[in-house]
Amino acid sequence: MTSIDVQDLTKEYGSRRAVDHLTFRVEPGRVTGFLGPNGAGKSTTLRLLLGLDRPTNGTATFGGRAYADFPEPLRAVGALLDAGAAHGSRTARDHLRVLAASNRLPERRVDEVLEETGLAPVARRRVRTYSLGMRQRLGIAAALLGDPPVVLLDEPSNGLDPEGIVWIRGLLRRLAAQGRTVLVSSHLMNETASFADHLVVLGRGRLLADLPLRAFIDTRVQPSVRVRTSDPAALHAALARHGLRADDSGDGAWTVPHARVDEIGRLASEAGVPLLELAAREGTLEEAYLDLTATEAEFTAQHQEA
Ligand SMILES: Nc1ncnc2c1ncn2[C@@H]1O[C@H](COP(=O)(O)OP(=O)(O)OP(=O)(O)O)[C@@H](O)[C@H]1O
Repeated sequence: MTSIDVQDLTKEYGSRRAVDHLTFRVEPGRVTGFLGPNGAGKSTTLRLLLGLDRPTNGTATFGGRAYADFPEPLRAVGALLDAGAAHGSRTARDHLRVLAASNRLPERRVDEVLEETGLAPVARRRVRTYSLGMRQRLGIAAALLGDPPVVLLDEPSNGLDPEGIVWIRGLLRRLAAQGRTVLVSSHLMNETASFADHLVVLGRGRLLADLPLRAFIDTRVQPSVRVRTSDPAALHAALARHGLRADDSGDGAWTVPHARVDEIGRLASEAGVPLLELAAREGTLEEAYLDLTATEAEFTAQHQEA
């Protein structure tokens, strides 16, 4: 199993530090979401991993080896960075055949990845006639060609229609279940929450978080419970006896912060409070992410003022 190891990675463009002493490891067998605001350094990190840029300091390796040291890199690492990378005048099939030949991959892999990405029926069309979503699928097909243990995808849902988005979600889950190391950058929080097990979050080139998706959400967003009752006074009294409160949701319901649904259900039942609605409100990745980036912005502002 091949992990991705980023060690003290730094990249400066003139006086601008795009990646700043970054250290993290991406483990096999799970999908890791790679998040961060615009300009946080995600693409730069991916480029450094793929040897498309040279680090100012530090290393970025796959199972301890740099990308440039793999004689047939497509067999080791599959990557989608730029969906526009294929020659427009070639057919998708020819594009993949050239890639396969240069990595000594059997031609049957071309047909397999065309099937896997749903491009088989259009494989003999020139790439210039492809929509953005089709190009994206072709980039993913190229990434999977060498059956690599590591897959890096930069914004893979870009341009995909709803069916494509469901497909990519399933694909990422399958790749991880097969034991591969899967790193996926995205700006779409709902999307990331639907496929990621783990998160690595960057801010201004630095590591802000490296933890499981659920833990990331739970540490930043408190769960709450939505309750509707025909007897608010009884609900308030029962909650108060347990040190809880209910805030008016504004639509006839109440929100109990810092609470779990089973706790409120039991408590209402014991107190004989009639319930018309009871629902858990778990935090979302978007809320947790915005909380983290807001904290980060506040911290930066304070430091700049100091
Ligand atoms: N070739 C380059 N020359 C100069 N500066 C660069 C270069 N590439 C990136 N940068 C700068 O490095 C910083 C990080 O950029 P990067 O593209 O890695 O961020 P990102 O997290 O991928 O952002 P986005 O979410 O917008 O894609 C930015 O400030 C960017 O302007």
